[in-house]
Amino acid sequence: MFLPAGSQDETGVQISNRLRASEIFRQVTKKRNFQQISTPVVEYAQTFTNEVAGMDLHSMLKWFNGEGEIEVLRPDWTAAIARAIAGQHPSKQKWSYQGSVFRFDKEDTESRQAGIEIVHADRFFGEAESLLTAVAYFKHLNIEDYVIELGHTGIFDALIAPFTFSKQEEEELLKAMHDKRSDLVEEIVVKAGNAELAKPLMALIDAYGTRDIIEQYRRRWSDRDDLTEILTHIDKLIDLLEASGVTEVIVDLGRVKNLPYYDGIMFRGFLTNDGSTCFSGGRYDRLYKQFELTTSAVGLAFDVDVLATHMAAEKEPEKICIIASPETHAIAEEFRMEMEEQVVDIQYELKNQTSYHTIYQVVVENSQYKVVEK
Ligand SMILES: N[C@@H](Cc1c[nH]c[nH+]1)C(=O)O
Repeated sequence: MFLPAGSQDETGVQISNRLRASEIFRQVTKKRNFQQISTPVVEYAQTFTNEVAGMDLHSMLKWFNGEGEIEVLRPDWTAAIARAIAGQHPSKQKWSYQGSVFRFDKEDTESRQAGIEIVHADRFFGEAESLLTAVAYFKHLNIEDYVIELGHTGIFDALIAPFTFSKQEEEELLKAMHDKRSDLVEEIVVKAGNAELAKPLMALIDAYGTRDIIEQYRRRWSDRDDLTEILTHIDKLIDLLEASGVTEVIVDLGRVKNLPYYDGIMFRGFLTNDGSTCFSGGRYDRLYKQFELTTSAVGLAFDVDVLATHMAAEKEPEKICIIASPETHAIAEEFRMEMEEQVVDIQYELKNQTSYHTIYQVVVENSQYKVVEK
């Protein structure tokens, strides 16, 4: 039997690492006073595709229900949580969650996320707490080789604001910026009759690196208060991260949103050894407008599958086997219960001696059962 493309079984170290990553996430977020939330895996498509959330129905796993409504497997936690907590008292600000999201536009259809959302809180506070929670989580996972990247939706938006693009052109432009395709960016803006935008946008594609890039662009944009304000904002977050011991922070001024609801700062975490993205997030105040709420909302989600592949495997515990029989199984079980640290297997017949460190057997001595080393 085969599996559909994008689905896969999981075994061994990958599962135990993933479960460990989940448990550590639970502990780290509990300690930081996040409240856990879970939403159903089946939702109306509308929660994700409405005008504000803006996600693409094509990439979702979907079907019609009996009433002719489209239902989907949760493609995103952030929009689902916004739906779930929109009616909650504003004093409830910090939420954490864990579970799968399903999308066709990724290599794996199912990916397991562990994330946080901070709503109704001071804006800088929400961003700072999101990032510092990520830092604390890395620390508890013993992952040291990571880079945090900061970007902002406002830069691209401000640069293209004076120009006219059709919805489709804008989408193409976003994609070309996202893929850092200078050639396409030039082609799209020229074709749309906005050739003067080509140079600044193409420069923006290369505007990434260490925080020096901020100083460079502060000079370049000295006459633009809106853009300078964004640079100062990013600078403040880098100060916070550096003061908290994070040395690898990069800025990508040309980054565009990877989810339609982002509106403000965007974060990403990369693992240095292979460059894989292990968390992603940002500000999305807009998402609450659909519930007539003007508020602050920011968060991020880790890809637990990616973390699990990069975590060091747990130390193998001592493995023991007790040879028993139907008559002595209960005696073996009693012995097993006393072994707290070890992995204890019981077998009636020893099949693979080499997979155990020590082998015990149940014997009769003076008409009493006893467990002795074999
Ligand atoms: N839902 C986003 C992550 C996120 C959480 N909060 C804000 N953004 C994602 O799947 O990439």
